[in-house]
Amino acid sequence: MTTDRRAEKLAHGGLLNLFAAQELKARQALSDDELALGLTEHTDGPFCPPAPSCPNPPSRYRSFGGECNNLQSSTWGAVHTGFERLLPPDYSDGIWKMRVSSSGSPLPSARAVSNILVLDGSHPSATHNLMFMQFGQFIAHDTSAGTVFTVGNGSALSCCTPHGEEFLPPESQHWACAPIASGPEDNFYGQFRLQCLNFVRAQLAPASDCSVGYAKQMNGATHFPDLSHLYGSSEEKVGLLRAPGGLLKVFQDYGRELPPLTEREECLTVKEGAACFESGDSHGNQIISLTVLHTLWTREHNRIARALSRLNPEWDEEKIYLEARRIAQAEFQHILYSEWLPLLLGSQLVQTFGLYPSPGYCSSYERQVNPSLTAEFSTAAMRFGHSVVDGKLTIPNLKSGNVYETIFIPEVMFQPSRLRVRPFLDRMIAGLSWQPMQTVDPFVTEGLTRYLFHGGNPFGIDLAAINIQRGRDYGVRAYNQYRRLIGLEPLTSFDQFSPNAAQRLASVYESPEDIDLWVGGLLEEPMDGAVVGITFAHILADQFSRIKRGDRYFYENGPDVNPGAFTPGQLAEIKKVTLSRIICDNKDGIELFAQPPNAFVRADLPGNEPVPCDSLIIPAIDLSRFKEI
Ligand code: HEM
Ligand SMILES: [Ca+2]
Repeated sequence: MTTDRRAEKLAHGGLLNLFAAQELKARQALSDDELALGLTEHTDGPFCPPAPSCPNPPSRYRSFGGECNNLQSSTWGAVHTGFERLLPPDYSDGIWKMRVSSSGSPLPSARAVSNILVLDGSHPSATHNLMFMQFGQFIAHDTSAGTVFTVGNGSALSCCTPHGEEFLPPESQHWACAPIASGPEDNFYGQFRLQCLNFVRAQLAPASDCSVGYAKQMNGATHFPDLSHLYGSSEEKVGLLRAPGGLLKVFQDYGRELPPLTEREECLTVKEGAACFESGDSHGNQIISLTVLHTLWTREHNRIARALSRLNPEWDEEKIYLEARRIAQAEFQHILYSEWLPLLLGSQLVQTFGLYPSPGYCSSYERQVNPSLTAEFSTAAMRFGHSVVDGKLTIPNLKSGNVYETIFIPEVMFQPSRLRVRPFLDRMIAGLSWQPMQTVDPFVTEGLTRYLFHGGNPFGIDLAAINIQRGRDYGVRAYNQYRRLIGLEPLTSFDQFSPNAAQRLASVYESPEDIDLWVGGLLEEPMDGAVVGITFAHILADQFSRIKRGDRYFYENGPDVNPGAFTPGQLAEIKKVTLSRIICDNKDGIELFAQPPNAFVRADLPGNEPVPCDSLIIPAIDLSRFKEI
């Protein structure tokens, strides 16, 4: 949900332009081809988003909202702009109506697909740990945040009767409703007589050139990996999270620094002593292991800021804040490209797509590359992550070596209060490095598919069904179309999948041409050395390539393109940083003193055993390089 007034205005504009497209199509002034290919003469939509005013000369720092990155197209990658796409959308009316099957009949309900194809089951990864999963969600929240329509006062829309027994009658349903049907035979929801799962469509963004065309969904995050979910992407949010001295606000919990407490009623626990934290994106409490990363990065900003103010006593707090932010953003990008992506995609693809860091400055910037996220990345490929979540978090007691507690994940969604328990953060970090993540396959924990955000209720929502419906909401094409796009043969028979999957697929879909992208992607075998199958791998590699090539402020870019370029010496320091270093420098150090060299690989794997935090195997960044001379 958006609460931002500027976003509301833009979303309203996006809708006006959509109505205009519908009207033009009805008058046959816009053909289906023009719509699909975006080749319209109608650049005169009723709403034109105001162009940002960019500073001249360009700022040394990224803007908070991501605008003014590209000098020619100043809104590329900015918050509240639309998702782009790899292929033209599949809307049944060419404009916004949701996809139908290849024969023209309705697609199977997203819940029916989830119920039959997405099962619970434990398949631990032999190599990757849960920190890899958790960092993935952290990247996702930095770059992607769909926002759904709300009613005027910002409250959520309901598309079902109060207990979900049935759909609201069409005349009382909001036009942004697309509730998901669940049949009486449903394995889980059937027993609760739940036949309607609420689903609200995503808000739209107006095109920056004011053109009228098919619906483009709005991204509520800056598309760049720039820690916008930590710092905020508007002046107001940034201001709310800042503290004097160039620091980020913290909640001092008896000497331990946690993210600041929020006034928003976001968390489920209201007991005395309960905590609920603020973050740049207001989603930091979604699961406690995510809040752990917000905590570490908040502390990292403050650690850098304090060092900078010691080194450069003449700097004012504005300068300290912006420089600390610039360094933390660079560290984050470096970890993403040097450590996380090779483990996601395998070295071959990372090489092919030019994603590895260079020895010095890189020369990958291309001003004609639009960095914006694609609908396919956000609704399907990057949601591979939902398959790697484990339903349980194992928290060790590092003193005794025993398991301290095992938590069913819905118990720590929007309930981050355990972070106030003194040794919890240290224990959780260790747990995330020891516990394997799950493999990418059609198995998703029921903590996400049955009990998501259940609060005190006997059932929650189904994230798998939501992913499928969200793909249709965004007009993402069927799986086969993306196979064609990357040069593979389309699948012509369900039998080309494993026998078990084939039978399940055939029981829900009419044709292999109808399979939803998220489902098809999860059914693929992982590529060699990668976590995901070939189709997701290409969608992901394409995206991470474009948010590198299309980012003028990319940390490795030299002064020829980047107004905020680091010196070669500073860049070399940044490239020493690993996630293990960030953990070592920002843990509580109450029970945790050692860290595996690779924070994303299981700590029980030979060669990745934890080493003391002061070991040279986990190099430290020398911030004295950032003393102004
Ligand atoms: C840890 C537990 C997680 C929970 C409870 C969770 C929950 C959710 C929810 C509720 C949504 C919004 C669904 C919608 O309305 O469309 C979502 C979206 C998403 N999730 Fe997760 N997720 C988790 C982990 C992950 C991981 C590990 C990744 C990636 C590695 C990931 C990637 C994404 C992406 C890319 C989106 C789309 C974001 C957007 O544009 O709105 N999630 N998740
Ligand atoms: Ca961002």
